[in-house]
Amino acid sequence: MSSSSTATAQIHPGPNAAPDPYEYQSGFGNHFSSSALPNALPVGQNTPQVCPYGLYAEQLSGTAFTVGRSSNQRSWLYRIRPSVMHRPFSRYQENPFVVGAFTDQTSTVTPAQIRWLPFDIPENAVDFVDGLRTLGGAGDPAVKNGLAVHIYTASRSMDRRAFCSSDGDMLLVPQQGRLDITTEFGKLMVAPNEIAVIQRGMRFSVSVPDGPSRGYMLEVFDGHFELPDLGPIGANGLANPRDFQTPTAQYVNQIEEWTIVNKFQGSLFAATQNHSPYDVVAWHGNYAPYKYNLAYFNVVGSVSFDHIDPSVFTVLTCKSAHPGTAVADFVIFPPRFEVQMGTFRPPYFHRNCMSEFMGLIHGSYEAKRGKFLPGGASLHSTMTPHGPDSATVENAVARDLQPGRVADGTQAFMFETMFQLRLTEWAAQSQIQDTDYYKAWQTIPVTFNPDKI
Ligand SMILES: O=C(O)Cc1cc(O)ccc1O
Ligand SMILES: [Fe+2]
Repeated sequence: MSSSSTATAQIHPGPNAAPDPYEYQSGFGNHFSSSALPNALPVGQNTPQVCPYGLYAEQLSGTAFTVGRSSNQRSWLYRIRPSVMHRPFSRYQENPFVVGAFTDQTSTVTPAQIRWLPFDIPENAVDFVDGLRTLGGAGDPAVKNGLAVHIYTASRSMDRRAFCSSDGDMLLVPQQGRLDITTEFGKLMVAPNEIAVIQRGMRFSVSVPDGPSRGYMLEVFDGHFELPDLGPIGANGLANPRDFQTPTAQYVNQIEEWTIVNKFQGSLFAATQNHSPYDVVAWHGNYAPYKYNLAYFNVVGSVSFDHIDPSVFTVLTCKSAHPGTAVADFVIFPPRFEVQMGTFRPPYFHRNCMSEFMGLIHGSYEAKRGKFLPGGASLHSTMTPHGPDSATVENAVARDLQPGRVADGTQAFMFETMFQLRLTEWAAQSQIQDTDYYKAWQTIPVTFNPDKI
């Protein structure tokens, strides 16, 4: 936290926040269209008898056909070969750490505060598929209810294999190393402090241009991410729609052996095929992957007194059927001014009916002086007490409340969910946990004095 150089600090990152070689279409949830060859999209219809260039039309549905128009999502892909041209699926045995259903009693359940030290990136060459580890989750994708939290690590690029999830939409939060992602819709370069959303069913391959890479992944088994309503904030602010970027069509026409790894009801399956799945020459629709740079988040907060609930930092929300209650909110704790007077400024002590999974992209988090480190994580489950650690408290009650900067150079985030999470066996092992986490709060000074108000 510092109050220096605020007058001259450049607050907005400008156009070069994260240089990126690819072209995008801008907007959130638009009906996009993109063509890698001139006039490859059929005009005025989706399924002509023969599509331009002899392509095949294939629809990818993100919602039931019958969902109301305002939330209906689908895209039409015009491809060299329909994606059904693959050989039979069989179980993929190489990565047993991806877990799907969280209903069995073998998962670990605990109301304890949990902190994980930064997750190791394996030294042997693993790609995104084999480096994926499920940390925990709730519910069951078979009944489209719940979510999973995963950690991904990769030390090499995926080689002629693609991944997709039939179980839900995935929100990727890179923490170390850029992800160069090829999708059926085109390419996305996603750097730390950017996020990407790749929806249910979309095939993608991850390359790691910076070598060993790590990040977080949230998978929601129902619904889609949307921008939160702004209410009294007005028409602008938080994540603005035009800062979301969706890829442009690119295709290859390659006959070579490819493997499609499909996450299906929590297990991995693989099927081979004799061609690249990235043969989509043109596409149109509103069901498409996107990325967003967190530096463009327009922060709103208290400019008078008191600590505002972190819902004001919601980047994306996946709504549940209960009004105002999310399957998951993706919330960030971005650099900003803090000016509240007469206020205990750090995140308050609380017990929440929602569960809070947090990660750190870089820097240090405003509520924790201890070992909450980039690439690590914490979980404060439903009604589990938590709040700032002792050192943060001591500073907060004693400090001079000048206007200042909070979280400069840092970016923490939270997946906040209405569900209660169960941990996988992998996540519950003590070697990767900070078993001393509870000590963070044990030395909070007791300052009660009935004689002094
Ligand atoms: O627990 C946390 O650190 C996250 C959090 C931050 C905040 O500013 C208010 C509530 C909250 O849960
Ligand atoms: Fe919290």
